[in-house]
Amino acid sequence: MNILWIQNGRVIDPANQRDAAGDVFAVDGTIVASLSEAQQAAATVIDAQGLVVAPGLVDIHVHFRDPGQTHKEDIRSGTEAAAAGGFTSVVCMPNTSPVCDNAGTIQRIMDKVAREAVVRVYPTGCLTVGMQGEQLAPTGQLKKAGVVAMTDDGRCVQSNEIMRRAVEYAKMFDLPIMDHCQDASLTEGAMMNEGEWSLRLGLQGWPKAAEDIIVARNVILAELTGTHIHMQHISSASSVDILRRAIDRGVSVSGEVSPHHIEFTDADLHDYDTVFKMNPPLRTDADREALIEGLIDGTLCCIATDHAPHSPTEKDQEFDYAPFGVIGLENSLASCLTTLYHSKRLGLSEVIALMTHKGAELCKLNAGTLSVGAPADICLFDPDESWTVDANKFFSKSRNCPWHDKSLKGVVKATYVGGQQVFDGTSITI
Ligand SMILES: NC(=O)N[C@@H](CC(=O)O)C(=O)O
Ligand SMILES: [Zn+2]
Ligand SMILES: [Zn+2]
Repeated sequence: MNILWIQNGRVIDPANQRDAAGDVFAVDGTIVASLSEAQQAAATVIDAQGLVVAPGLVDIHVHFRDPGQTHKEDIRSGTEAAAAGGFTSVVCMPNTSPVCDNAGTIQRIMDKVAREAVVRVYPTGCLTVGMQGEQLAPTGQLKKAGVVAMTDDGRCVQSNEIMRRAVEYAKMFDLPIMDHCQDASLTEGAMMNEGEWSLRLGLQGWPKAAEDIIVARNVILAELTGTHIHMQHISSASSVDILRRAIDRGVSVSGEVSPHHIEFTDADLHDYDTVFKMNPPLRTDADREALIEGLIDGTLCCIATDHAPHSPTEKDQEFDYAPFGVIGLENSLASCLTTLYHSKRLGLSEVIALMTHKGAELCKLNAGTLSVGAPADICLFDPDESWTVDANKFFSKSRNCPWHDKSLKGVVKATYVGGQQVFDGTSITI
């Protein structure tokens, strides 16, 4: 029997409104309310004095590049990065090579996950065949193969008619729909947020309207079809406003925000450093502020990293040629604690909620809480310890991290999946 007894920590389990000193117990991979005397004697005891004991973090938006681009990341390195960041469940985007528009590719991912993953990995299926936005993907087969949601992330379904059908089809299979909101006609050749900085730097601008138009389109389609639509990596103040009004009217929509959009702005591109190049682009300080306000009032329901690894040789090119994307799994907890908690914008429990059960509920994952009977997925961290991010030490295969060299507060001390330690604060332990 595998028995775990985590003592003396500050237990924060937002789904159960729990925030108090206490112990957490697990037997054979499941959280239990208490241990018998015999179990106590046999337990592995962990002293969490001075640490927060939280549910393992949940990230509903990562790219592991497996299959197809495993020089950037693979299931093993991606899940090691997740474990080191305190994450125990991740939802993988379908823009692999081949893309996840067929059951075979999902099966291949699931097989590799069973062999190599150190945390739980949930795949998503494409909304359309080849992510081309033209024909619906075989949703039923994809669901049977194990996808937890449907999205064309990396691309956005441009045809409103196809999107309507995709949403209706996914609803029949009770699968969440997530959309990367980008009107492609407004972003052809676009490199960074359209504004003062794109003008100064001479880089082609990416107007916020490109996102806002699709967010508004999806609000209207959610109403028309009576189906929930989740908007990925929201970056603009006006999109937050559109979502807020829709939610106020009772429309079933939600949005996520990525840690880089609440930390950096387009001004960070001043010396053309491609590590700040991502989709959607970094916006202005007013947008950054609106995203934080959106998290505070609940308009944005969760934080998702959009961990998007790219190799140094690809990123080390002229700005126009470098691919879009940044990694974030190994510093997300610290950067969110620094931007949201240490800045006194949100409480510790609220930040944890945004990084655990909120996303888990959206994708209907059995994760994100320390409820009795839940999987014993646990993250132990020190919220106050400072460290300097060194991307060269990451478990991820990629180095495209905009936080490199930044000083952040919050250190992951241990990660447990199903009651088994997978990270001990320094090394991967399985
Ligand atoms: N976010 C990014 O800049 N890039 C992502 C694609 C995506 O999330 O849209 C990628 O796959 O590299
Ligand atoms: Zn995207
Ligand atoms: Zn993405």
